Amino acid sequence: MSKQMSHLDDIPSTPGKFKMEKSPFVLNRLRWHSSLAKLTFWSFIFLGLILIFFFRSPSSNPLPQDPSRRSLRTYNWGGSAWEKRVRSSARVRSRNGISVLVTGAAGFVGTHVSAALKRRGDGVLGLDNFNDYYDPSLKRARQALLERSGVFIVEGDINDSALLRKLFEVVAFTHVMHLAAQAGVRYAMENPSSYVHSNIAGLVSLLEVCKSANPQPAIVWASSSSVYGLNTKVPFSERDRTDQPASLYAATKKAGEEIAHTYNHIYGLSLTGLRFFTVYGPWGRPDMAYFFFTRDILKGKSIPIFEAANHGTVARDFTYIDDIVKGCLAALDTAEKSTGSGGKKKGPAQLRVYNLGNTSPVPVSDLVSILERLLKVNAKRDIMKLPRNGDVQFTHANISLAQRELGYKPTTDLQTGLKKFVRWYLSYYSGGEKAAS
Ligand SMILES: O=C(O)[C@H]1O[C@H](OP(=O)(O)OP(=O)(O)OC[C@H]2O[C@@H](n3ccc(=O)[nH]c3=O)[C@H](O)[C@@H]2O)[C@H](O)[C@@H](O)[C@@H]1O
Repeated sequence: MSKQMSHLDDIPSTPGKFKMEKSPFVLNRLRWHSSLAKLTFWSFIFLGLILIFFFRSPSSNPLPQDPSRRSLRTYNWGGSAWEKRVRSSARVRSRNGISVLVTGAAGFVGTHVSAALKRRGDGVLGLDNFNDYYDPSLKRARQALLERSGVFIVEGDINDSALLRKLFEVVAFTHVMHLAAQAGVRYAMENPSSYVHSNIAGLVSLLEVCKSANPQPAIVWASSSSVYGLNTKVPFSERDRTDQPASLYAATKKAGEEIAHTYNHIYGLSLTGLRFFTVYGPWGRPDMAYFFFTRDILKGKSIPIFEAANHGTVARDFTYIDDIVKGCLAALDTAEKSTGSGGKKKGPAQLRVYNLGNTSPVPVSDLVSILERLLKVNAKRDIMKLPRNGDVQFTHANISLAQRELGYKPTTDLQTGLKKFVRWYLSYYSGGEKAAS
């Protein structure tokens, strides 16, 4: 027993006991160990604090907090099979056909324009980042639709210059139909940086690659009726002032028009901006009022209908998708060649802006009445004051310039267009479950 105890005594149980019994050398070594432990402990605490600070800082870790970055995820592109698909999709199959890169091809307008170009034998290659601004399954369904008609959509972001350069290396596009953008007026207050990312940085990234391409393509791109902002002179003409945007969305589209001017001026890029007026129709955008009104009326949910001060009417020049597609194709067909191929501007290039509207504004409350009749369901109307979030009270396009120069002539009224939309909506969401998303 005592032997055991002495043996146990050799093994320090507490530092106090150890101090009493061991030599000064051992004592010092132990002190040193103890301070090392303290030092290690405090270093860890310090490092931990630095890491916490680092990860909480918005500028150093934008990924989790900044939804505009969701499109910066990496995409797989490249390889010979991929290049073959790119080439085959962009191959022109009709005499005098054009070869078009359509950005935002899985979007609402992008899908319709791509399909129409393909139908007439043009070469079409799509590009889309499939972000989740709205239900990506709708974008995938549009992609499947285009795939069936032979249009390949490359998955990637317009901010990816290496990808854009690669596409121009593989195909000598004659035209670019640039429809990729962060759309929506009200969402700009929630996620301002996604507008800057797509509508400004993305546009510049695309124009930089186009300017260096040889031959340079002609570019047609989507501006917006929202650039008229607080302008009160109606109908809106291209000559009217556009320096009072009411939303950041509008400001980025207006900035796009000025950027287009610069690239036209310096590099001889042929550029045409189309100011779309509230485009609607089958395969539309679920964030737009006519779309989610339909969904919520069917669900029996109340819908917020905006009105201006003193019960003033809020109205839009709703424009049917097929009319917009005709305008886009006419803009492509009348676009002149860029003049800066080979890196040197050889003369002035075409710079155009057109309104593509319907020329007959309809109050939002009438839109709801039409939907009620088509859906055979009464809406629960929740009339509320137009919020101060970027919406303007009305839009109304003067389209005489587009009529004269593009032969643009809209033919679908809201009643007819919504009928087609509702038919599509009911068949697309016939399972019911998709409508909830
Ligand atoms: O013309 C354009 O340039 C723009 O058209 C639409 O913008 P907006 O006209 O605001 O379209 P919706 O969001 O569908 O709104 C249509 C109308 O419904 C009204 N509204 C919207 C939402 C709501 O909850 N209640 C409501 O009454 C709006 O004030 C507006 O008058 C698109 O969303 C933009 O991307 C596009 O650029």
